[in-house]
Amino acid sequence: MTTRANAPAYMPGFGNHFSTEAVAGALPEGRNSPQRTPMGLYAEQLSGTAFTAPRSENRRSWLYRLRPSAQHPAYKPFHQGLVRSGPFHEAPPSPNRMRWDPLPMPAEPTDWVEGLVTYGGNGDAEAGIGTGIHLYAANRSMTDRVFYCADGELLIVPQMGEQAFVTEMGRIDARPGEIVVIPRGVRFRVECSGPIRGYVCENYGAAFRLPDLGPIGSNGLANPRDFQTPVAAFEDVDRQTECVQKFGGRLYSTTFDHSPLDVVAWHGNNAPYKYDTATFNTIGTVSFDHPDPSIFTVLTSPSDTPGVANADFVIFPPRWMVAEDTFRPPWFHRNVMSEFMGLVTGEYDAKEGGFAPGGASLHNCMSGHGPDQASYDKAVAADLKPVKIENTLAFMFETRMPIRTTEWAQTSPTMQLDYDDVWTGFKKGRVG
Ligand SMILES: O=C(O)Cc1cc(O)ccc1O
Ligand SMILES: [Fe+2]
Repeated sequence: MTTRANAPAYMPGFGNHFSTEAVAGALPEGRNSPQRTPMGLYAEQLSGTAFTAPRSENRRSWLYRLRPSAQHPAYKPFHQGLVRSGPFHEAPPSPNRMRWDPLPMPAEPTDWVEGLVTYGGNGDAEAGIGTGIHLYAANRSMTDRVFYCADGELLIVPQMGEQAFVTEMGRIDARPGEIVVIPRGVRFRVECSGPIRGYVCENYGAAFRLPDLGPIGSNGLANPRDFQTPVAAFEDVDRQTECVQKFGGRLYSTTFDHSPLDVVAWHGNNAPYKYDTATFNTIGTVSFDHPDPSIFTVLTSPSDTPGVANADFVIFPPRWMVAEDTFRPPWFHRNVMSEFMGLVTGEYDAKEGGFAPGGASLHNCMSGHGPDQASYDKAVAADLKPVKIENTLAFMFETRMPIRTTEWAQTSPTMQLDYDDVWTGFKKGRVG
């Protein structure tokens, strides 16, 4: 549990079967759905996988709430804004490398839902394959409004400002450097006391989990104990609350006559969590050569092909660089997987300029990319003593299918139309 004053309490561990009650005695003992629940709460199962998924895959929780989730009128279409979904057909797929300046902060009062902008994605939300990639910029709390995503789990990467994710299953406070994962269907409200910004990987596929460690052994990278799931916390509020959902790519809303964040107790392994990237045990070479960035994988959503992820969440955290006789930054490469990158803070070692915190880049399947000219020249000339890369956090959503961008992303004034130029002017190699 965290010890910060006034901070929400968390339970440590990844994928645990947690039990938590905000009021003593609210959780039924010995069964999920007794004839009469304690305190007259309504028992509800929230499935994250098919009932019949193998035990190792199966995710579900039992929620005990003041009112059934079913108690609401029909959903009606909600302002779609700039939220888009797979299949992405809005703009032709582009083989070009792309980079965007930071997402501008809104001039008008804007909450998290209103501030969501889809940059692209792949696959098909209804088929349960692929990803949606969004950024958000907001400046006010969601008030009497909650949101849930029926299309996928949300991996959220705060980039600016402290942000609270007040979920059905408890409250998560997050700041840049931490990430938050909210399972499909879990309702939440985002609160802030100033401007906030961040990135979202909407995972239509299998839920994120820790990667296998192979020869690394039984410890390292993101350790299970550093994941934090909130304890149960509920609102007993009889005020009209709008519930916005994303379903089949479209936004819908309905109005509850109470806050649906009314879960008094819950148990199970389908729950939101946060993770502080500062606790990542970064592993790198202690001899030579720059290893593949898979060593920086925090979480992976597997596909049905072993070793080929539907989506990987990869970070480039502060770390020592000690490789001898090595070009230390990322090498030039053409990757069969597609790479969407963001920057939480600092500078990225493959780019000397142009890739700013809150910005983004996309290097699709097979597109040639790597260090820009300035980073290249610096790395070739460097005196290779041990160097600590500090005060930086870049990350990548890496996915098996090409990422199609939205019309907004392709036409936004934030798009850097001269991005290709970072690779012009390399001198020819000398032969003979
Ligand atoms: O393109 C990038 O900057 C991401 C990346 C980093 C790295 O160290 C190796 C390969 C790779 O795709
Ligand atoms: Fe790359």
